[in-house]
Amino acid sequence: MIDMQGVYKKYPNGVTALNGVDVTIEQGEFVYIVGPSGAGKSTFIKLIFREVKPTNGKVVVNNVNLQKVKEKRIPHIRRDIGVVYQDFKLLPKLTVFENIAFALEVIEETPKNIRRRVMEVLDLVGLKNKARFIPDELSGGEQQRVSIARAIVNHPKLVIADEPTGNLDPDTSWGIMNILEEINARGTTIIMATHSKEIVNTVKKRVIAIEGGLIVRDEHRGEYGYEV
Ligand SMILES: Nc1ncnc2c1ncn2[C@@H]1O[C@H](COP(=O)(O)OP(=O)(O)OP(=O)(O)O)[C@@H](O)[C@H]1O
Repeated sequence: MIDMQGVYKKYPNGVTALNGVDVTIEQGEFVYIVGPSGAGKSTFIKLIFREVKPTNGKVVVNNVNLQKVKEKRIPHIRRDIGVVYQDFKLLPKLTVFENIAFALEVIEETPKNIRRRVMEVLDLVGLKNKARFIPDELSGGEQQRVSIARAIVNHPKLVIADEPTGNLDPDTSWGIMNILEEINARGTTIIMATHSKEIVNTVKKRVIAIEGGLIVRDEHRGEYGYEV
């Protein structure tokens, strides 16, 4: 599903964020990306979504070599990847329903199919009764659930989440983890960057630790491994 070999990323300001990363992630895995601030976690995540381009090395996602892909195909490739951000990134003037439907409208689904699928994902995240609300009328945890619903509405094979619980209190975070685990149990690969020691040490998954732009640890059912 994801294959990175010899990946380097140097930003235009001269900072080297990734310094030779080799990693393979299989379809259906749930992987935490951990490491100190500035280690390169977000850069690693952004490479998968082709938000940044590697300076060097091979990045293959969903059998597509992102080095060789034409710019005009990138929106198409991104449709197979759901993205969840720490700050939700919902469109403030649109309702919950419209925020989620948006991703289906661009691929020209029929209104009937859009309605069915949006209500299906809202049901999965427990927010069917909030379809007509706007983001400001929801709690942080509810907004994150909407953003997860939006991420999966298009049946992506992969969901990448950059600190999805970073803005949420612990109780709300467990709810978000339950939903991500449920999505993973249905076969979707999940890659989640996190600073939450509690989550990583409780909900045991593969742990990839990045420090100074290098993978320094890669463990099946690993621990967070840093003091907080
Ligand atoms: N767009 C950019 N331009 C220049 N430097 C950047 C850019 N994005 C990140 N960096 C630098 O690259 C390094 C890695 O950053 P990255 O955001 O990947 O780390 P991180 O592990 O996600 O950190 P955090 O846990 O604080 O979010 C840092 O030194 C950062 O300052």
